[in-house]
Amino acid sequence: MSETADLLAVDVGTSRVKFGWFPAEIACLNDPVTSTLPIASPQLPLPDETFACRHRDVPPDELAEQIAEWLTQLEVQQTQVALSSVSPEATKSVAEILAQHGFSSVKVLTSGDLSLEVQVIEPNRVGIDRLLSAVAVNRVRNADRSAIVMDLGTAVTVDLISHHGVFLGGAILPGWSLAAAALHGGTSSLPLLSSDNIQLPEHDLGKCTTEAIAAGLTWGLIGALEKLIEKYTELSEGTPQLFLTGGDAPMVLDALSESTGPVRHISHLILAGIAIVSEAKR
Ligand SMILES: Nc1ncnc2c1ncn2[C@@H]1O[C@H](COP(=O)(O)OP(=O)(O)OP(=O)(O)O)[C@@H](O)[C@H]1O
Ligand SMILES: CC(C)(CO)[C@@H](O)C(=O)NCCC(=O)O
Ligand SMILES: [K+]
Repeated sequence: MSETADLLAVDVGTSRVKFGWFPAEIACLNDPVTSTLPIASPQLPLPDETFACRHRDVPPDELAEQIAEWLTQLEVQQTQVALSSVSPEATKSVAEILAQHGFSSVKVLTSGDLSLEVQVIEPNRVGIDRLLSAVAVNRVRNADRSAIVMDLGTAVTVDLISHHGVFLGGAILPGWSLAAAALHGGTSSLPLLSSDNIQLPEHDLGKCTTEAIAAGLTWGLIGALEKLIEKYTELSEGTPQLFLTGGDAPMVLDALSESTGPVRHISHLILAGIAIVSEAKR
């Protein structure tokens, strides 16, 4: 482990912005306790502190206030900031808020900053969140196994990483809340369901409108994930390791693992990816 500097990682998603605080790690190369242990694969860097808040459809003042409150209690200043974004409008607001708090040099990550081979038609068009998750998964997957990374955010992405660590592409579909909003907005009488407090639908066979929507959305999402896992497993040598992240991950984790086998849930996969990419410079 080499010496690092403090890092504030910022992941600007479609609906929410997530912050991760990674304090410096001090090298302890000659630690008498650990030096006798076999060499373990490097760990995923995980943030000491995190904060997430909605930015989509939130007035700038309100967003600034929420972020300011967290930054203030964090009591750090002028540290290195690395930001990834799939939302250019929100990036501008977040960068302004950071600047007001003394974080004036914000490194906005692009695919060129990542050491990841990307085999798709236009690598520069792939969402940086998908690529950062792949970078993080490359740190923790078995070296001889491929991986499938599922990110359940506003949009859901399911991506295949080869056993050589190459990003091979994947699938994009509407997330649970986006699909719920589409049903409400695109019909005359369907209510808007919120994913708050929903685990699995109470009744698979909906006996009222909300139960029917909950069953359709949740099992529809789990079914889509199962099918994509099946397809991508056919395209892989051996059985891929499964990784799950994103706001809606807890909702599907148990049901998915039951049908597909072990699924590793990692909450802050994109923030971890940002920390890995920043490591060389920390
Ligand atoms: N405060 C919250 N805590 C946990 N989950 C939430 C919260 N707010 C929303 N969610 C759920 O998280 C989902 C969004 O996930 P996530 O935060 O990963 O996505 P996002 O911020 O929109 O970013 P992206 O879609 O770009 O990954 C929503 O569908 C919603 O159900
Ligand atoms: C698919 C989302 C919205 C998921 O956050 C994001 O990764 C994105 O905007 N991607 C750009 C298109 C692509 O990845 O091919
Ligand atoms: K995402």
